[in-house]
Parts: sequence; structure tokens; C-alpha cells
Amino acid sequence: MPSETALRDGPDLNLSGEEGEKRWGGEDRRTRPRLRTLVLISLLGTYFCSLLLIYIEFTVIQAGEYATILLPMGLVAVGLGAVFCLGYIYISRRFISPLEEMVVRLRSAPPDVIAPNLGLDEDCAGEIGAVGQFINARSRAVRQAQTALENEIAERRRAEVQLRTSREQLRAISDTAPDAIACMDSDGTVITWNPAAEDVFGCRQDEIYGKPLADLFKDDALSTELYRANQFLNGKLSRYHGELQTVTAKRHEGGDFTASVSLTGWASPDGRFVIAFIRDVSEKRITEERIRFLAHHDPLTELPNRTLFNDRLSQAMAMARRDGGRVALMLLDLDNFKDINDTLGHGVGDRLLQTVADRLNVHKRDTDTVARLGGDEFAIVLPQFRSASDTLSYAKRIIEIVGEPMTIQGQEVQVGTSIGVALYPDDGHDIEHMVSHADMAMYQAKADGRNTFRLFAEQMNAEVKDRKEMLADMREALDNNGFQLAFQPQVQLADQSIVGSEALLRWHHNDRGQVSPSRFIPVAEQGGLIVDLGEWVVGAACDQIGLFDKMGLPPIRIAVNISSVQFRRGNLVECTKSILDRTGVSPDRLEFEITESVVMTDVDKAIKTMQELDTIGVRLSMDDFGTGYSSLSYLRQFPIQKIKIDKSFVQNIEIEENSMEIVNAIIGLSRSMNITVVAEGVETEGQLAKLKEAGCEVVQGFYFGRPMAAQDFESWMGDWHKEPALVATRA
Ligand SMILES: Nc1nc2c(ncn2[C@@H]2O[C@@H]3COP(=O)(O)O[C@H]4[C@@H](O)[C@H](n5cnc6c(=O)[nH]c(N)nc65)O[C@@H]4COP(=O)(O)O[C@H]3[C@H]2O)c(=O)[nH]1
Repeated sequence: MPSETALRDGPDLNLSGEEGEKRWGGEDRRTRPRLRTLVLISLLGTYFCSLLLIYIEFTVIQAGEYATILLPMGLVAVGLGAVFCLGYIYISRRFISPLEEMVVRLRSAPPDVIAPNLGLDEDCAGEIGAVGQFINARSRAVRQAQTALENEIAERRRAEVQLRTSREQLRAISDTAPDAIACMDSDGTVITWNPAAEDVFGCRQDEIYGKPLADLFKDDALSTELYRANQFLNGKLSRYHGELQTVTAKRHEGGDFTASVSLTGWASPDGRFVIAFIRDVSEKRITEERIRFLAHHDPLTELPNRTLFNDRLSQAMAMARRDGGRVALMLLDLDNFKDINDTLGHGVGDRLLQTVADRLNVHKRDTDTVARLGGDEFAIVLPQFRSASDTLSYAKRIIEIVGEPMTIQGQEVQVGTSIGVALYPDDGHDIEHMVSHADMAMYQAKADGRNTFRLFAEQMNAEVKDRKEMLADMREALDNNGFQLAFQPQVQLADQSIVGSEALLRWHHNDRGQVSPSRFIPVAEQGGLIVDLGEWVVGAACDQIGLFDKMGLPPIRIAVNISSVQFRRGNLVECTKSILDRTGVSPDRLEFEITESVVMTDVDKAIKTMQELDTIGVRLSMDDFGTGYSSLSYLRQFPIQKIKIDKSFVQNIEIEENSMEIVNAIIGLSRSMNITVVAEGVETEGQLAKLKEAGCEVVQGFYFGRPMAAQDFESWMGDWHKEPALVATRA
């Protein structure tokens, strides 16, 4: 049996390599005929010796009788020859040929194959078969061992490549990792330090090697983790994976930064280690704090947003429920904010919101919450208030502070606010009801003229509902020709001629009856319907001018009221142009009545629009003059041709000295500016006399004629031309 070493190093037979080459392929080729020749010579030798012995035998036994011994001797010789021949054949077939065959196969084996598959004959009898079996078995075993060895070598090579690749990858990962990676050994000191660690801590490898990892951190926040890490390093813990910690770390050159640190234990045949992954999260932390802040605050004003507001309101209500207290909720909406935003730009709008937010914040108590719910809507939660009257005086104060003028981007801006107040538990038991009731109260404050406050009252529910229904009814009326115009004449006192007529909108609803424009116009304004409705009025007025012309009426001018919302938001100029084009009406037959408040919100924009209207030829008059801001200095800049004295002054001129003085002042001013004055609301002869005395040129009022349907106006005009004085007293 070959030894294991022999098997590893190559078969004993030395059937390959230089040795084998020498033995089988080289000079040993001369031994090839030797065995067969040897056997042959041995047999022949034996044969001839046997013959010689027999001859001697015969000579001794029957000496001199050569003739008689020749035959038997010849027979014996032939017999022996046959026996030796047979013996040779037998030996040759049985031993020599298989041996020769074996030698041929061994020789034909490739010299570089350690264990060739020889396929030796194993069926031969005796030792030769056994040798064949043995060699074949050994060769097989060697081949198997060789294959196993080759596999193992290949496997090891693969593993080596993998190991090398993994090491290179690990190094690349460590070198390029954005996070600092430090490894500490069982002493707790740093043994690995990647480039990111150098950047993050500002500390080179040689400066940190051998120092405790704990030195890198400022506070004890990591001490629990380091304790567990040490337990792992000391073998007291079999595994260790620390939790992510946010700690203060120290920079080498001084200064701190916020770091998130995670420690992980690693056991290897070389020992136990703890790897620290460290990330500088200072910026991330700021961003996270900002994100957290923005989740609950409005980015523009930094006030609590709706989410935080809801939270605070529900907390306040919960506390009040527990303590038997009360909570006040105020909802604020800035008046005409959208117009300011549209006309002065979003930059000014944003700054205005910030200023309002600052003012509200300054005037709140510590326990109050001021929130921005969106757009120009703010809310104030007052968790502890003494009485409803206190809250209302606070609301009044807020209107004052919000209304104080502010200068934004060099422009003076002023904004009003409407406030709705709801009280807990009186007006609602949950956020939804409190907010909706405060909202209704705010809506009421707006409807009542804006820049005021209202406390929620139960009937507001019904009013809000009614306003919604009214808006829907108006939409339907607008689509189905449900509105009409009424015409009220304007009389020139100098010659009693009719110089114009004011077109006033009329709406008759089947259930509501005749609805006053003072009621439905604000609803249309708040509901956004006024632009379409106003456009319809201008169109209907122009259509009627055409019809009056066809009827042969004198070419009077028709004045229509332009709502503030329509003036600021609608594309009034373009729309007017297209109506004039469509109807073919001369622009100077159309007059727009605009109130002072409309133009005073944004004087520059108003002047621009008025100039555009003036350019296309539409006449302009200032309505309700004296009731609004009455900025006489601005009046000179407006391209207006008429001022209408508000009926409240006219109606009091007989009884109130003050009213007469105002009327006189307006008339004097108009004269100096060469502007026509119209006094509206003239009801009595006495008022008319006073106005005449003051020098008023044109009058309008019930004394002459009420607003009338178009047909009535036509017949009224006929009557007037026949007998004006009679018509006037009849009205
Ligand atoms: N007590 C009294 N009242 C007199 C007299 N003469 C006229 N009036 C009323 O005074 C109002 C004059 O219109 P306004 O001041 O522009 O006030 C108007 C105007 O602001 C608005 N309005 C009416 N029609 C329109 C419209 O088509 N568009 C817009 N935007 N507003 C309109 O509704 C307001 C009310 O309109 P009306 O109810 O038609 O009320 C009209 C008219 O009927 C009088 O001698 N005595």
C-alpha cells in the first residue's frame, strides 16, 4: 500500500515524469523481448538437455544398438518438443502476453498525467490480474485524490480572491464613507480611523490612535453605551449592538457639534472590537427642528398653524370643562386684504400679514394663542377670560391696533379687520362648533360694515343659512333674467330738464318678494357674484339706452353703481369696452357711480382704472360723497365729472345746520374744481329750496320721481315734458 505522502506526491509506480519517461519510453524498450526470449531459451534449453539425458540413457541401457534406439528416441524427442511447445504457448498466453499488454498500456500513458486511466486487464489469472487490479485501483484513488485536491486548491484560490476583494471593498467603504468610522480594541482605545473621521473631528489618525473613544465626546450621554461596549470587549456580553445616540462631540481644534453615534460589537478570531459610526448632524438637527416647527407653525408669520390652534383650543376647552371655566375664541379676517394683495403685490401682502401677526402677538397674554389659519384669517384663543364684555373690549382694541397705519416698502397701508367671537361652553362644546360659530359672527361683522366685531348669537345660524340660500337664488335669477333695472331721473334745476337717470338694480323673488339691493348687493359681493351681476347691469343699462333712443326719448345719460369688488377685481375696463362695442352706445351716455371708499383703498390703482375709463369716454361720478374718507386732496387727482351729495346730508339740511354747512362746502369745492354737483335723496320742497339756494345744479329724489321700471320711466318722461312742476309734486 502506498503511503499517504506517496499518494499526494504521485503514485509509487512512477508512471509519469522524467523517471517514468526513462523507464518506459527510453532505454527500457530494450527489455521488451527479454521475458519471452528468456522463456523460449529456457524451454529450448530444457528440451535439449532432456533429449541429451534420454540419449545417454538409451546409450547406457542398450549400448551399440543405435539403430534400435533411434526410433524411440525420435518419438520421445518429438513428444517432448510438442510438450515444450504447448508449454511455451500456455506460458506465453497466460503470462507473457498479458504482461506485455500491461507494459504497452503503461508506456502509452501520457507522461504529464499523474494517474492515467490505464484500464489494465484485471481478469488475468493469478498475480498478473492482481497487479492489474491493484494498479487500476491505485490510479483511480489517485485520480480521485487529485480531483479533490484540485477542487480544494480552486476553492482556496476563490476564497483568497474573495477575501482580497472584501478587504479592498471594506477599505474603500471605510475611506469613502461620509460618516466617521472608528474602531476600538479590547482596551477601549482607537485603532482604526477613517478619512471622514479626520474631517468630522479635525483629527489625524496618528493623533487619535491609542486614545480612548470616550475622549471624543463631551457629555456623559454615551457612557451607558460605552459601558455595554466594554462589557462586550471583556467577554461579558456575547453580542452587542448599541442604540443610536445623539450626543455632543468635540472637535479637535475646539468647539462642539451634535453627533449621532451608533456602536456595534464585532468578534473575530483576532479578538473583540467595537466599531463606532459617528455622523455630524448639526445641520440636520437644525433642519429637523425647522421641520418640526413648520408642522405646527405658519412659515410666513411663525404663528401656530391650524393644527396647533386646534390642539390649543381643545386643551383650553378641556381645562375649562374641568375647572368650570370659559374660553373665548376670536376669528379675525382682514378687510379687503385680497385687494391689497392684488394691487400692491404679494410682497406687500406678506409683509402686511407679518406686521399684523407681530401686533397680535405683542398684545396677547402669555396664556393666549394667536394663530394664522390661512390666507388673511387669524384666530385668538383666550383660555381664561373674566367676562364677555372684557373679551369684546379686547376685540375692539385689536381692531384699533390692526388698523393703525403701517409703512411697507415705502407705502403707507392701512387695513381693517372684522372679528367674530364665540364663547365656550355657551356657543359650542367642540372645536367644530366653536369655529363655525365664531366664523358666523365674523361674517356678520363683515356684513355689518366691516372693521367691527360681533359676538355669536343663535339667530346668526339662520342668517348664514339665509345668505347662502339667497346667493343661490341670485345665481339662478342671473341665469334666468330675474333681475331688472329701475330708473330714477336726475333733474337739472336751471332749466328743469332731465339730464340723466340712475339705474338701480331690482330683484323680485317669488318667496322673498321684492328684495332691497342694500340687502342682496353685500351678499353678492361676499359670495363673489357681484362681478357677473355688475356686468349684467352695465349691459342692461346700455341696452336700455338703445331702447330709449328708439322710443325717441331725449338722449339722457344713464348712471350705474359700480361695486367696490367689481371695481377692483373685475376687468371693468375691458368688459365695458366690449359692452359698448356690442350695443353701439356712445360712451359718454354711460356714467359709473363709484363710492369714495372704493378709490381710497388703493388710490394709485384706482386713479389708473378711472383714467382708463375716462380715456374710453365713460363718465365718472363720486357717489355718497361726504360719508367716506373724504380726502379732498385726492379728489383733484380723480378724473371725475360729478359729485353726488349723500342723501343723509340732504335729508337733514332743513333741520341740521351742520348738514347745510357740509352741503355748502361740497358745492363750493365742486364749483372750484368745475365738477357738477348732484344732490340725491331730495324728498321735500324745503330741501329743494335749500339746495337751490346753495347753488346745487342737479337733484335726484322721491320729490321728482321714484326709481321706475323702464316703461314707467318713459311715460314719466312724457309727463315731465308736458308739466314738470305737476309731476314733481305728484311724486
Ligand atoms: N329715502 C330715500 N331714498 C332715495 C331717494 N331717492 C333715491 N333713493 C334711494 O337711494 C338709493 C340711491 O342709490 P345709492 O345711494 O347708490 O345706493 C344703492 C347702491 O349702493 C346699491 N345698488 C343699487 N343698485 C345697484 C347696482 O346695480 N349695482 C351696485 N353695485 N349697487 C347697487 O343699493 C343701494 C340702495 O339702492 P336703492 O334701495 O335702490 O336705493 C336707492 C334709491 O332708491 C329719496 O328721495 N329718499
